Amino acid sequence: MGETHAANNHFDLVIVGTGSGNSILDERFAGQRVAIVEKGVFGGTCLNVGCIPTKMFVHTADLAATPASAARLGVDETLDGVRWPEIRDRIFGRIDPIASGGRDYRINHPDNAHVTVFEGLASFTGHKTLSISPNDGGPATEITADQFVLAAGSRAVLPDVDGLADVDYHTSDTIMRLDELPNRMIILGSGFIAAEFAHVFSSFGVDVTLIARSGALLRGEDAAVSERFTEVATRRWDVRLNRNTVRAESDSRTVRLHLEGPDGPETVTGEVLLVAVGRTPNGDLLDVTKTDVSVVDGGYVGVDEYQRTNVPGIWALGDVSSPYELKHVANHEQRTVQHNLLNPDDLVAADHRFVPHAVFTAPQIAAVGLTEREAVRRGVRYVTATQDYADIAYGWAMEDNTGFVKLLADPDTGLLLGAHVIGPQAPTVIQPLIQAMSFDLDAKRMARGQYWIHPAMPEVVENALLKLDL
Ligand SMILES: Cc1cc2nc3c(=O)[nH]c(=O)nc-3n(C[C@H](O)[C@H](O)[C@H](O)COP(=O)(O)OP(=O)(O)OC[C@H]3O[C@@H](n4cnc5c(N)ncnc54)[C@H](O)[C@@H]3O)c2cc1C
Ligand SMILES: NC(=O)c1ccc[n+]([C@@H]2O[C@H](COP(=O)([O-])OP(=O)(O)OC[C@H]3O[C@@H](n4cnc5c(N)ncnc54)[C@H](O)[C@@H]3O)[C@@H](O)[C@H]2O)c1
Repeated sequence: MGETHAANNHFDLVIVGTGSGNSILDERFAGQRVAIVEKGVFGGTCLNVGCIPTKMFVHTADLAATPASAARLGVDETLDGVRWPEIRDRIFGRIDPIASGGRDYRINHPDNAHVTVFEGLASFTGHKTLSISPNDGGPATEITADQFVLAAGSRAVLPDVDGLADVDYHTSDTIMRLDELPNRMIILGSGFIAAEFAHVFSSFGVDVTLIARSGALLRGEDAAVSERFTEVATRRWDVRLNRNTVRAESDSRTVRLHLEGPDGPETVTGEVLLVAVGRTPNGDLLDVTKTDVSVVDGGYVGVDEYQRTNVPGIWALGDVSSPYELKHVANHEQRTVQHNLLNPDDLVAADHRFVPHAVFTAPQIAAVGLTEREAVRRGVRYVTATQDYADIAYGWAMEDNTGFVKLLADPDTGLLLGAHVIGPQAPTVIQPLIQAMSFDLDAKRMARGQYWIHPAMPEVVENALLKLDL
């Protein structure tokens, strides 16, 4: 039976963080004395406040947004209403029991007789020595171990804006649990989280004002995608580009942000403010330098290709050490660490060659590999081709007029260097391109070495491949 207090404070293995870290343990670790430490809700970011609830809201938002686009196709629909409390409670009614079930399994199930769960904030106090301050406020416990896995994730950052700390702001951790939908929402930021929540809340009828520091949204994407998304977003939301946020203030009903922009000072108001300006790794909360673990640029715990830190026996994975900050990367690194813990004489390296990502906004966006900007910066030889959804049969069916697939390929080998998709089902449409890159399938063979179902959406990929001058 899992215990909440250890009799002996030395462990074979200590895992900090129950996001991807929790998935390391399986029956192969039964012979080891293991501790797992969690300061928050069991299951981590993706399950509780990240990928999973956001995409459940996004799917619901896609349905709510249908009437707005159906009229173009001759179908007149109206949105009768959005039952926010019901949507919120349906989503968290599925998620919260998974988190509590996971906790209960680790603490109480006989499978975990060798596992001690510590619920508290872990921080290193010395070499391979971890102090845990319990969430219930009791005295700290000090533990040591032969091996540690740092899987402590990341947290939302707050920008340095005068007055912001005194304003009732939300981050992605709290915005999905609002009591009621506001009439107006300000979103500060222009990355993944801003783009996804702007789609969710505007589809539910909230007037969204989006504030970006630079001249484009989703600036990390290929410039063609970022520009197209910015155009579409500007038609849908009140998008303020090139704005510096100088001060925040609020009264009991509204939040005001004072901005400086190309036309001078201006003020935006809303009942709710969502701050989404990036995340920072949690290595500082863990005080990793006290155990001699090195931290690299951006505050990430430094790891090698085997997910080893510079200290023998201390491993790291996921957002605490990975600038990708993506769940599929955290999962892959978790599998790598799991293998390496179990097979110290046969280590495997993590594969970060072709890490894809998707932004579940509207239109959807997905990408893998080099942007054109990166190809130029690196001096890589490339050819590029773009295929609009509008010019394939399924694009006609949808009357899509904003989506496209853009590819970059190596003119010498024909191998793909990058793929960028904006448009319906982009995260699904891109998958064969990720597969081709991962398995060294060149663009010509990919295009003509298989059937493409007609007239399905992936024909947009087939046509983009055929357009490459190879
Ligand atoms: C709103 C949002 C949407 C997202 N959507 C997607 C998506 O669609 N697709 C995608 O791929 N990625 C998405 N992500 C990113 C994804 O959630 C993260 O990359 C992933 O969850 C990281 O997993 P992890 O195991 O590294 O960390 P986490 O899951 O964050 O786990 C770390 C755990 O460690 C605990 N912890 C931290 N410090 C300590 C300490 N000192 N002591 C004890 N415990 C500690 C934390 O409480 C936490 O539970 C999203 C993120 C957010 C915020
Ligand atoms: N679909 C997904 O996979 C998904 C969804 C959500 C989040 N995530 C992960 O979570 C991470 C964090 O998301 P995010 O949207 O917070 O970060 P982000 O890095 O995607 O975007 C942050 C944005 O905030 C802007 N910014 C920074 N400081 C600012 C300031 N002072 N004022 C105004 N704007 C400022 C940046 O220019 C940038 O555009 C992402 O990088 C991503 O890895 C992934």
